[in-house]
Amino acid sequence: MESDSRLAAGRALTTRRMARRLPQLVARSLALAWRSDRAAVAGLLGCQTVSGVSQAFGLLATTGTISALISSGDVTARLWAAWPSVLVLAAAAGLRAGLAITVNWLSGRLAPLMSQEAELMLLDAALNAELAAYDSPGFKDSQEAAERGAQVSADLVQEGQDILSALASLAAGAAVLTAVHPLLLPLLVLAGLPQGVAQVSGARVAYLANLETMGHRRMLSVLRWHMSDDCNADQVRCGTMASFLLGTYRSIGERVNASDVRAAGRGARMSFVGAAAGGLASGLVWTALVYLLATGRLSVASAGTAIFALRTVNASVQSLVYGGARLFRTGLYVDDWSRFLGQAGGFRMRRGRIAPPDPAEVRAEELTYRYEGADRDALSAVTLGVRRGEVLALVGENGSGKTTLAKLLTGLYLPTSGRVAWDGVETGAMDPGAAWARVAMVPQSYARWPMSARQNVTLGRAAPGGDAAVLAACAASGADEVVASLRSGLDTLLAREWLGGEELSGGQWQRMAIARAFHRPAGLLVMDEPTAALDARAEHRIFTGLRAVAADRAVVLVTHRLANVAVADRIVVLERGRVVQDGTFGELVAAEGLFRELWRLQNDRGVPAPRTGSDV
Ligand SMILES: Nc1ncnc2c1ncn2[C@@H]1O[C@H](COP(=O)(O)OP(=O)(O)OP(=O)(O)O)[C@@H](O)[C@H]1O
Repeated sequence: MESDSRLAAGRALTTRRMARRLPQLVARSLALAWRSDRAAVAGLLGCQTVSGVSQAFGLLATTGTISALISSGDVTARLWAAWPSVLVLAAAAGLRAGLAITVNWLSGRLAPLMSQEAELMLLDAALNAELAAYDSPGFKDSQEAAERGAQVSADLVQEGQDILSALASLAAGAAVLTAVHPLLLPLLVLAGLPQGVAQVSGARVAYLANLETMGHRRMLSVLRWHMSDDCNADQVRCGTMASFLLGTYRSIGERVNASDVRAAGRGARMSFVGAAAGGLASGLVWTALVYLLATGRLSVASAGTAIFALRTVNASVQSLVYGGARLFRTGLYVDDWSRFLGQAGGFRMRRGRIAPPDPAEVRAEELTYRYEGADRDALSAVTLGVRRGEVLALVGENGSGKTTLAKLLTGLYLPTSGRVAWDGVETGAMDPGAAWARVAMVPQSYARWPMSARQNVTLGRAAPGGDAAVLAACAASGADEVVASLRSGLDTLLAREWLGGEELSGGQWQRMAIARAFHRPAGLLVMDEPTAALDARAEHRIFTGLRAVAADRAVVLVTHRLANVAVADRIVVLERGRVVQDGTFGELVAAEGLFRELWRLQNDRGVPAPRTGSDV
């Protein structure tokens, strides 16, 4: 849906509108270049100016040389008259060659810096988008388009250089040509126009084709990852999925290719028409020149000069046409990048500035949440609270809204209606970074950072206590045994793809993830299925230690293993996004309702009780 609207927006971006936006984009790119390397930008602009001036001198010197050579008189005298112009010509050519090398060097230095800066700005924008952005299909498309824009942003350096140097040549040639005959220049510029229009239209067609197939391209990249990453390698083999996956990849690839081929065909037809019209117009220019010469309106010397100037102007008009079309195409992509920076795909975080302390109480009141594009609420009118020193357990069947609620309590999502407040301050009014510094979380799928064991616990945040605090958190989660078994202890890299790196088992990774949360000095601790991969001993250690962990924190625990929720002070039972029961473990087991039903099912495996000796 969202990508359709992006496509509509792309189609609405007519050549004229884009031409109006180009100056803005060039200014933004210049600002990006300036940010990346000021010295290189100043050097490039200086070189282009000097190069343009030297080109004009060179052309004037050409005129001087021709005039001297074709004038009447003795050959030696004509050669003597021509040599100062030849000298200027040679000096101008030498200077321009030197400048071209300098421009190449400076561009080569600037381009990678610009790409890197553009990518960093893009990542910053993505990191500052609301988490809800990732639930919106349009966000990924915008982000991908912006990534492409960031990649090509460095091309603007070369394209800008080409345009500047073409403009400088054009100005020099135009001055000489106009001096020869005022009719020739407008005729020549007119001759370049059809090709210009054709090139720009072709660039737009290619851009729209890319926009159209963006979703397919992303699917290809996701499939590529699933087929080649080692996470799925066993399932791909065991599930004998290779031919199915390759077939799917091929058929999506064919759709993308078909669209590209159609766009290339349309672009080629446009270029053909443009070139034919341009050829006709050029013929007109040369006819005009012959006519002027034949009717004596132009001397032979002037005609010679005009031919040189015509070739220069013609070449610069061609360069302007092609360079302009390339700049236009790059501009379309860079425009995607630029738009994403401004609004992070429409999801830039715009919250308040309150930096909250560790919350004494987190409360949800009449809280309702609906995911982007969903046709029903994931949570409806939920009211509950959790205080420091308390463990609140959220229980319910799959899809009942437990994870969503946990994310709302931490401020990762903002309510669709109702409120979540920490000590009376709504999550939307808080500075998100400051609020999340007060949150420790063990999510259902936790990150396996390709970093050292120490960094996997500290997450790059130096907390007081140094390694002693890291080891204490590991001891509380059972990760101490993991660290002790590693080749270099806390220094071990937890990624076997790199030399010296080691891999952990699923449960060992989960222990590290819990240590991460325990280590963080945060007032709100959320644990979403924290022991799903743990063995019985490790799980026992976590839950028997949880009360000590909760002494100075508010703890929200999400789990399906109901025996574990006995540790909680209060249990809230959710069903289809609504709170249906609320109480202590003892109260809920004793009462009729969903909790008791789930408890009974969890303890019933349909296995007959073992027969005792008295039965025999
Ligand atoms: N990113 C999302 N976009 C759209 N709908 C979502 C998204 N995440 C969850 N939902 C929907 O919201 C509802 C609640 O999901 P949630 O993950 O909160 O359930 P849960 O109780 O944690 O489930 P489980 O026990 O399986 O972990 C479900 O109907 C689910 O389909």
